[in-house]
Amino acid sequence: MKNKKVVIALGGNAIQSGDATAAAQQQALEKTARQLVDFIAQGIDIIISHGNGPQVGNILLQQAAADSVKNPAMPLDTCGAMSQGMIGYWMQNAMEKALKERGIQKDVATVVTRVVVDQKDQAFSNPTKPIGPFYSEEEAKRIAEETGASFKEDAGRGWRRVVPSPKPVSIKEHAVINSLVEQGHIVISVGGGGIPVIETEAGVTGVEAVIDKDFASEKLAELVGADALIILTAVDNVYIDFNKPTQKKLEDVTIDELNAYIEAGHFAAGSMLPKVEAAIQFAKTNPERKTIITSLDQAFNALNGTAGTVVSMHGAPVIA
Ligand SMILES: Nc1ncnc2c1ncn2[C@@H]1O[C@H](COP(=O)(O)OP(=O)(O)O)[C@@H](O)[C@H]1O
Ligand SMILES: NC(=O)OP(=O)(O)O
Repeated sequence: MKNKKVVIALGGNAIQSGDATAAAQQQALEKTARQLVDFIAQGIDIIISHGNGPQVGNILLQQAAADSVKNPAMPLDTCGAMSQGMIGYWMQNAMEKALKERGIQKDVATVVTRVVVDQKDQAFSNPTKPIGPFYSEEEAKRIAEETGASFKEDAGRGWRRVVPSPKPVSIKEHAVINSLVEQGHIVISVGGGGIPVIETEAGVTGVEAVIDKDFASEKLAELVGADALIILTAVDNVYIDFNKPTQKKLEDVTIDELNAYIEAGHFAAGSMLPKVEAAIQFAKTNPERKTIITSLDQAFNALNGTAGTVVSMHGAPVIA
């Protein structure tokens, strides 16, 4: 029987929890990799995707700090490519180590992934995607005045630079990614939502934006015909009345139920809302498919149906 195929989207806490040094991020990824190996040990083929908000923002700042004629600053799309290479490299090392610890032989590779966006996407005139470090309101307003960059308050955590975040239209490398995974390799791709590009008669051109990694991971899951999309974040479940005394976790939820909760305003824009929207989009494509939203710790239990929030068309199908 053919192996099940899942796309696993890693949230910010899988890579960085406060400390932005290379050593700390690599350590976080080693822990993440050990948990992902559980899927492989069960005979599941995985494609790993990840966010890049903190990292791409920091790379952009490093560019600005080094700006000179001899060492010119690179644009945001190129910074996105750098973040894919950096995190992919760390993840390859981490996965190889974790596989070795379990006595599993598999090759791991990162695919630099370009994601086509629509030049006319409204997002280009309304920057919403937070990147880089947090600032006080005062600092943010001062930097905005000095540089012309946009800043917004990010979910009660402080102020961050925001950039346009267009929706993914297609993924240029999806066939290559699928071919690698079908041959049994572990693939890391659409890192940071993919490098945003537009296609014209003249060829491919990068654009100044950062795509949401949950939407890009969903698009990839559709294009490679994945059985499940697993979105890993800092919480075990999606909740209604989140952080209120009446908070209730969602377990097995249908698309219609989740749409009603969206209408009722249960999910924060910029954090949980894109995840539930991506979850619905994937589950909508086929009644056999499901999206799981949960934490790294519960990821494997969620696939086996004992944890997490499982979104499906009519009720959770069995995958593992
Ligand atoms: N209704 C909700 N249910 C669960 N978590 C929610 C909800 N609304 C907002 N959140 C917050 O959204 C966070 C996930 O978004 P975010 O941190 O942006 O994702 P990522 O893990 O991809 O970096 C959760 O850790 C939680 O704090
Ligand atoms: N590109 C992206 O969605 O990154 P984060 O998940 O880190 O915000």
